[in-house]
Amino acid sequence: KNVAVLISGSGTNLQALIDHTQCPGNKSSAQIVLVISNKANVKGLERAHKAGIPSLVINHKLYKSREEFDDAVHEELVHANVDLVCLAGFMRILSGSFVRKWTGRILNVHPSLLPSFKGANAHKLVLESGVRISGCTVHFVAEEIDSGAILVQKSVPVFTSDTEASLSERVKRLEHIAYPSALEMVASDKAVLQENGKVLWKE
Ligand SMILES: Nc1nc2ccc(CNc3ccc(C(=O)NCCCC(=O)O)cc3)cc2c(=O)[nH]1
Ligand SMILES: N[C@@H]1O[C@H](COP(=O)(O)O)[C@@H](O)[C@H]1O
Repeated sequence: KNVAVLISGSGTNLQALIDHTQCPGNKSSAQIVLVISNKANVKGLERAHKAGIPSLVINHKLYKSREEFDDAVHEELVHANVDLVCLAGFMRILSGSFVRKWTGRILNVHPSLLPSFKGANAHKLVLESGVRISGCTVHFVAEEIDSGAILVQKSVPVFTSDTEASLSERVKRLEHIAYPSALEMVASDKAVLQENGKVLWKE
């Protein structure tokens, strides 16, 4: 399956997906054919370049509306014959019309154990809540933010000394294991999103 990874920043999850899909020993069902960033000069673009993967910057500020930005992204995905989209630190909300076109073919990694702590500041919410366990979730993207069907979750302890930085570092290490694993499940059709919004687990 041809995969596009959408980023907005450092791209450590992109790097994990690159390492997994480009490792000959893994015989991955997925091949990253395109990286799209909505921000220029981010580390993720260097990672793509070093891996020999074509990349694009589509600056959302150049578009009159969210839908027009999303249309530009969609056109590039179609042009590159993309089958699956992975959001990896992509910080733009996608319009309903875009998500509907990619339902069942678009994944995201969120740095909490969904459905708890949705939104853009999960680690902050986790620390404020006083929970003792956190983690990450890889899920299908649905129109409702951070609410799509769950594919993989991994947990970590939350220490009383934790800051957002220390917690995000601990969680990210597991994101880098969870995301390649989830991508493989979907790319090899072991996990399929059903019409009812639930995952059908084959094998
Ligand atoms: N429709 C849909 N689209 C998404 C886009 C990105 C992410 C990644 N996680 C994200 C979750 C939240 C945000 C957020 O609130 N950003 C601040 C507002 C930025 C903006 O105005 O765009 C961004 C990404 C998940 C989703 C999703 O679950 N559903
Ligand atoms: N979606 C969240 O944004 C961060 C992206 O980090 P990176 O992959 O750009 O390093 C990760 O923590 C991920 O959970």
